[in-house]
Amino acid sequence: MISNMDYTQLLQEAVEARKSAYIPYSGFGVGAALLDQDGRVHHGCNIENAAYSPTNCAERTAIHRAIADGHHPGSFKALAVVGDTDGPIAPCGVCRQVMLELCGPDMPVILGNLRGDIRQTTVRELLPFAFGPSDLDNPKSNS
Ligand SMILES: O=c1ccn([C@H]2C[C@H](O)[C@@H](CO)O2)c(=O)[nH]1
Ligand SMILES: [Zn+2]
Repeated sequence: MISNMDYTQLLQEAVEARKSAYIPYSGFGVGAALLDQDGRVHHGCNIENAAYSPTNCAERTAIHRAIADGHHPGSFKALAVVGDTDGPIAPCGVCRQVMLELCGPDMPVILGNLRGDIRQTTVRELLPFAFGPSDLDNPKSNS
């Protein structure tokens, strides 16, 4: 766990990351900041596409970027996400599934907006009754 002060700083990093959003279609920018075990922060923004479905959310950009840079799944300390929403932003279902896979159920997730509203939650709370890696532990049971 990290302190509330650190969470505020991580949200600020997400606000900074949001500035890189490529959003010609929705005009809706999102920023994410992923804290690793060394105290370093990995930025992510949403990156849209004319074909729509290839769009990458800010959360997945940050997580996949950190994994590609050599950080291990399950080693992350917290993820902050920010958008220009009325209340704290709610991550999409795809990102919740990716958070479970690569960050684990207990990682804190800090959700915010540009007005300073904050909600602290966890991956487990965002994706209850989830299908995850442990469900594939016994492949013989299906044959
Ligand atoms: O938590 C969220 C919610 C939405 N988006 C992006 C996807 C798309 O580019 C735009 C509108 O859905 O916002 C994110 O990046 N993260
Ligand atoms: Zn998403």
